[in-house]
Amino acid sequence: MTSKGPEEEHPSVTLFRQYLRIRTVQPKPDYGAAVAFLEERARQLGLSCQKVEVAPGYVVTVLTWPGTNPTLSSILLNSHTDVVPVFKEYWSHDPFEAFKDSEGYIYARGAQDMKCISIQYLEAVRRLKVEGHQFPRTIHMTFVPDEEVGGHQGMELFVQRPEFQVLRAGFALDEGLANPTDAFTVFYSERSPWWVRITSTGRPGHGSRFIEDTAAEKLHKVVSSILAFREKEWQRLQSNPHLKEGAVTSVNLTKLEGGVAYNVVPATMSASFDFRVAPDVDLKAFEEQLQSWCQAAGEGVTFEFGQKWTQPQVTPTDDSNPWWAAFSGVCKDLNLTLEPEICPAATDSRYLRAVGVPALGFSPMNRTPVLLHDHDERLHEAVFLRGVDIYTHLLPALASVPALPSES
Ligand code: MET
Ligand SMILES: [Zn+2]
Ligand SMILES: [Zn+2]
Repeated sequence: MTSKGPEEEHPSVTLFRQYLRIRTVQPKPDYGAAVAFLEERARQLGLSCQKVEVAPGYVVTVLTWPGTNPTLSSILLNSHTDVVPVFKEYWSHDPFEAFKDSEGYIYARGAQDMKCISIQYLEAVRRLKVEGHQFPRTIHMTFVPDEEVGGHQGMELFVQRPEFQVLRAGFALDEGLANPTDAFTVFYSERSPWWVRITSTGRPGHGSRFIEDTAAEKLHKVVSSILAFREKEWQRLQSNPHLKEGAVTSVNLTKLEGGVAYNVVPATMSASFDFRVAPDVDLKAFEEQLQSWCQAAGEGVTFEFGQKWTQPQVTPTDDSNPWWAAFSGVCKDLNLTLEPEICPAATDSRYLRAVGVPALGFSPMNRTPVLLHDHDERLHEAVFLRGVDIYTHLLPALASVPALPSES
C-alpha cells in the first residue's frame, strides 16, 4: 500500500488527523476542543447538534440526521471522545501529532480506539447526504466522554436522561477491535468488568521476628487462589479451539499496595485485580467464590469493588434479529467475512444493551494488528478509507430496516 503526498491527501484522512491532534487524553481530556470540533462538523454537514451535559464538564454531543419516517426508532452511531494515556518515550512519533509515514500509516493515540470510527461515521453521513439520499430512520451520532475510565460520567448517565429517551434508539453501533486477518471482528456481547481490591489486615511488628497471622501471609493466600483460577481459565481457553477469549473469565493482578519500611511488618496490605467475567457466569455464585477465597485466607481479609457490572446482555446474531440481518447482509454483499465474538474488554455498548438497545461492536479494521492502548497505535489510511466505504453501505441498510412488529 502506498500513500499520496500531503497535497493529494484524501480530505477524510486530513479530517481524521485533525481530530487525532485534539488532546482528549485521560486523566485530563480536553473535551472542550473535541466538542467544538464536532459542532463545526455539524455546521458543515447541516446537521443539528445537541449538547447534553450529563455531569459538570462532561458533555455528550449528538448530531442528528432526521429520517423520513419519524414513527420509526432510530439508529445510534456511538463513539467515545477520550483516549488512554501514552508512554511517550516508547513511541516512534509524537502520539498527538498524527504523523503519517511514507507508507500511509497514521500514528496517534486514538487512531484505532476510537477516533477513526467517529470520523468514519461523519464522513459516511456526509457522502450519503451529498449524494442526496434520505432514509426512513433517523441517524444519531453520539460522541461521549469518559469511556476509558468506565463511562460513569458519560454513557452510564446519558442512558438515564430524558434526552436519551427522546432519541428513541432502536439499534446501536459502537466500537470493536481491529483484526489482523482478512476477517472483521464484530461483538454481540461483552464481559463484565469487576475491579476488586482485596485488603488484608494482620499483626504488625518488628521485621526481624517470626510474626504470625501477618497481612502479607493472608494476602498471599488470596493472590494464589485467584492466580490458580486464572490458570484454570487460561487452560480452558487453550484446550478448546472453539472458545474465543471473550468466552472465558480473565483476571490480572494489577496493583499491590502496603508497607512503610523494610523492617516494619505492616498491619494492612492490598491487592487489586481486573476481572473480566464471561457473560454466561452466574454472578452471585462468582461473588460467593470471591468471598470464600478471602475467608479461606484467614481473619480480616475483605474486598471492595472499583467497578462491578452485573447486567451482561447478548444481542442476537441470527436472522430473528432484523438489525443483525441488515448488518450481516451488507457485509455479505461486500464480501466481508465476519467473526462474531464476545468483547473481551468493556465498552459503552453495555449501558445501551442494559436499557434494551441491541448493539454491535464493530471497528472496520481488518489486516490490522490490535494496537489499542499500545505504543505506536496506528492505522493505515487505506484501511481507514475502506471503513468509510463500509459505513456508507451499512447506514442505508440499517436506516431502512422496515417497521418492526413493535413499531407498527
Ligand atoms: C471497565 S471500564 C472500561 C474501560 C476500558 N474500555 C476497558 O475495557 O478497560
Ligand atoms: Zn474504546
Ligand atoms: Zn480503550
